[in-house]
Amino acid sequence: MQRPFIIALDLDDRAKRLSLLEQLKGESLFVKVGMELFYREGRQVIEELKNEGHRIFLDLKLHDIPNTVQRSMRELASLDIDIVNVHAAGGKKMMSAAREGLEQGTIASKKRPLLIAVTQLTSTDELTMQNELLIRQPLNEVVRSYASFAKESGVDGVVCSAKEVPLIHEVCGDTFYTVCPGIRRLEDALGDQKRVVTPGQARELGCYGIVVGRSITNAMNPFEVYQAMKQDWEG
Ligand SMILES: O=C(O)c1cc(=O)[nH]c(=O)n1[C@@H]1O[C@H](COP(=O)(O)O)[C@@H](O)[C@H]1O
Repeated sequence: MQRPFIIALDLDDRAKRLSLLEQLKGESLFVKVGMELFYREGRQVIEELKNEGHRIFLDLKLHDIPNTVQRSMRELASLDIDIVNVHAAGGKKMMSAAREGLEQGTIASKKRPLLIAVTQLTSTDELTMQNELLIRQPLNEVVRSYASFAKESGVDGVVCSAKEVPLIHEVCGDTFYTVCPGIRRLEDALGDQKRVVTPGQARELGCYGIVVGRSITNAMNPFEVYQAMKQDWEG
């Protein structure tokens, strides 16, 4: 199984994005289009990236009432994307509605994008969860429960920290997708990320895919860092 190494294209203008992709030219990439890029460049950026042959994770983290999420997913399904996500905190009805909307919007000749649900953001630690989100259960318990609610709702997998992958596999099985941001080399700044591992640790923990942003986008030589992290990921 080719396990994706996903590059988060979190760059603050079009020229920087084009320059990064130019430096990675010739690589068959899996890229993540997040809110920053989608809000700036819209549907057109998806077409551009697809025309260049890249696979796409559209990361808009939908979280709204079930009806709105269903109708929005129906719209997103008309884009040529490979993965899309919601917040598991929206609850089971919302997650089922997301899946329904995706199915309604996917045209018959196309494959439905994978739907994954964010359990707890990798920028959240247990203290923040308890003191600011007022969630009293231990973080691992919350992640485990949200993952199983996601599975019960027809979602294909979760976004989580690699640290939680073994316990998610325990409750949801090994084929439930786990896509993991919060990836750093030992020498990288953590920034706002709290639950962090290296690409090699993510592999050992059994992640399906990893998401890497600033380690590459802020690097002096993004190609070199991409190659090194990918090698660590692939083992
Ligand atoms: O859904 C996501 O992609 C996501 C979920 C999560 O829990 N944590 C998280 O960092 N992300 C995204 O993954 C990327 C991580 O970027 P870096 O921290 O720069 O590597 C960002 O685009 C985040 O929006």
